[in-house]
Amino acid sequence: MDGQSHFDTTESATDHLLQIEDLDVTFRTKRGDVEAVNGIDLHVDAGEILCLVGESGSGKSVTAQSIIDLVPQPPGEISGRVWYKGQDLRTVNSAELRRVRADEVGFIFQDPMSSLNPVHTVGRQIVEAIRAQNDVSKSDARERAIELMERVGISDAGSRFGDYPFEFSGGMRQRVMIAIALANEPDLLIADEPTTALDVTIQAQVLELVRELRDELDMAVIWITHDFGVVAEIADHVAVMYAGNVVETADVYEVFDDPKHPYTRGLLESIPGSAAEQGRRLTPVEGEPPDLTALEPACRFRDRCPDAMPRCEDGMPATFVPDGDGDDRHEVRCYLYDDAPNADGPTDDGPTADAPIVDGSNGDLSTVDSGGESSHE
Ligand SMILES: Nc1ncnc2c1ncn2[C@@H]1O[C@H](COP(=O)(O)OP(=O)(O)OP(=O)(O)O)[C@@H](O)[C@H]1O
Ligand code: NI
Repeated sequence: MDGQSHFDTTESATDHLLQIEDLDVTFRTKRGDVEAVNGIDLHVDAGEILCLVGESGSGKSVTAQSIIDLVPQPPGEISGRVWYKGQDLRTVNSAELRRVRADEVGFIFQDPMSSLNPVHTVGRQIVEAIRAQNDVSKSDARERAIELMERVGISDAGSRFGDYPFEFSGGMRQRVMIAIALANEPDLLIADEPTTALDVTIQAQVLELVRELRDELDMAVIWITHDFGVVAEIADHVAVMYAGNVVETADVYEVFDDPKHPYTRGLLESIPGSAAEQGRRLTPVEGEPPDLTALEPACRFRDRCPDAMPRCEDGMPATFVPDGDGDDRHEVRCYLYDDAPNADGPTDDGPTADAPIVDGSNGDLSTVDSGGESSHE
């Protein structure tokens, strides 16, 4: 901790590598205004892996895209602050934003086939990523590209350098994407469900690789996933998203051992055994997320919540710190954790140690897991 309260909303830079403050994203569409992201506060430090987890449509990708201004505007409209190394990326000039994107941040997207150029060799694409930022000769860049390919586990890199993307398996293409994302030695890696399409063995290797690189380069990672098995493998901290809000953030151990938000509990506890043990995907919680074009001023989860109270109609809850679990980053947007009159901080007695959990065992996984497809193209 840096001693600065998470509730401190003063408009100033912070010590965190990245700090998102009060991010809102609305899409003006023909069917209405889609309030995709609302009031999000998140941060990540160097050397730390933060997982964003949540159902399809909960706003994970839009949040990640907002960091480096990749949300299309229009139809998107964005407000909030994105502090990165002390400057607000939402207000820096476009040259500086380009520099940060090229120099400092790496991206891995979900579908390596659509992200790689099919008519260029893999080696050339890695070389281009290296040369975009570094003033190096072609032959030096080639050497570094081959090193990078080896580093991400592509064996026989020298001879594969001249191969085209279609000549690589899905897992190997994903490694190529990682190599490209790492070509600029990023301080922050943003990965949007990059392993969804991979088989479990390859996925485990990729996750292991990212952890190793995090250790080696001390890079921060924001890793988006539907899959609590992936969270268990890779995360240090977790932010659970629901209908455009972060409803719970905590240390990964707290999320699995002592989830507080009824939604998180439902996701984790409605399956037998822990999701971590089983490497399972999110379990459905009964019901549907709200229509983001017709949100009411109430807690967005209340219709599905086993613990809903009259107060939940009052508005989206503020962020509360649940009592006594030793994790000073544990925060929950749920009135259950507000038992002080104007609590905006720790409460005295955590109310719901044995609150009923969501029974979602007969729900439909497809409402939770888009199975590798994405709501964004
Ligand atoms: N360009 C866009 N125009 C209009 N609506 C959009 C656009 N991009 C995203 N949305 C909407 O914003 C909401 C959040 O989408 P987002 O892609 O962030 O969800 P997600 O959590 O990443 O879901 P998934 O797990 O399916 O990838 C959704 O309702 C989505 O339809
Ligand atoms: Ni997404």
